Amino acid sequence: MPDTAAAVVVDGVGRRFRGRRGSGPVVALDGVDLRVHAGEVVALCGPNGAGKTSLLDCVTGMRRPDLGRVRVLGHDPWSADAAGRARTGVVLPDLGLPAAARAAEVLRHHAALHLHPRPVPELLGLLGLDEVRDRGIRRLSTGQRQRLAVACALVGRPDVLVMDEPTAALDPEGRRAVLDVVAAAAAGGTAVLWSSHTLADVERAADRVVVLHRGRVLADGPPSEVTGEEVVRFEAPPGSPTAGLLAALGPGARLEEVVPGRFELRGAGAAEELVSIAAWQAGHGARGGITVGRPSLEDLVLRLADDPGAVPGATPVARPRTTAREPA
Ligand SMILES: Nc1ncnc2c1ncn2[C@@H]1O[C@H](COP(=O)(O)OP(=O)(O)OP(=O)(O)O)[C@@H](O)[C@H]1O
Repeated sequence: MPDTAAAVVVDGVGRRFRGRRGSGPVVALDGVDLRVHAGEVVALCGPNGAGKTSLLDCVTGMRRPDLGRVRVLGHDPWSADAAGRARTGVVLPDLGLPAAARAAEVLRHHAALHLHPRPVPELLGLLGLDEVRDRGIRRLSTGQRQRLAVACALVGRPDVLVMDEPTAALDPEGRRAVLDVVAAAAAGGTAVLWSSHTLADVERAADRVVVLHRGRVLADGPPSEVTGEEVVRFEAPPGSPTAGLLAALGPGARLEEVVPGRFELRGAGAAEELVSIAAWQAGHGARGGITVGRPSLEDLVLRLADDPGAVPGATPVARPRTTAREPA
């Protein structure tokens, strides 16, 4: 049964833009499905132009999808009334803060729009804005404005929080402050959907990561699952025959000479095969230099541009130099 109880429901959403004269339309979103539940923090990742902002715009009701359906707290965000929209906190890249007003004034103004707002001094403190509370917006640094925009989005105790690159301009302390305040909101039941290129933040703070590429969801899962399995890397003379090593490995092992002389082993228990690898290396006049690691989200997004198969669950791409031992 389709899960329609989620706070944010995106079903088969498509969005096109008119292309340059003489060229076809730009497909920004191509059949996106997504769920964000109450209390969940979901990060949207993907290269520039992947469709993240287009998707967030459909969720906040700023744009209407050409295809498919979006529901936020059970309603179509495009046609939601003021009360419905007030339940979603939004942080946009251009922030939309009035340049002439003072920081605390802006936050107080946002608070006054809600029935049970959070105390303004509490949010200023949590986001490290105490010292600049009486400073005009135009005199705030970019990072301070970004913190204030997050405070404005949270002051109404939103049920849904949508943020487009909220940590882009923040120093490490600011990133921690924003991630902590967002995590606390999620612990209180807010559903959070947030786009970011700061993949270390995503790995740290997201319950799930959704990887978009060319308007499609390539992967959706906890960060550790999306980045994939452990990889053992080692070296040996280029073209060393691998049949002997494959025979010694456990079922499901996959071995690839990624560039001449550099080998990668993946598959269940890959990290437990170090003795077999060392013995094979010794037999081919090589030794040492074996590393075990898990690809970071950053590695993954970097590889996406030319290889969607880099993401587990994405369309597989043929790897001519890969050899695999059949599962027993
Ligand atoms: N108003 C527009 N007119 C034409 N094309 C657009 C428009 N807005 C976005 N696009 C195109 O739609 C695609 C998706 O853009 P989008 O801004 O959603 O990507 P993004 O993942 O948010 O990128 P970034 O990481 O650079 O912010 C891109 O190819 C972009 O050029």
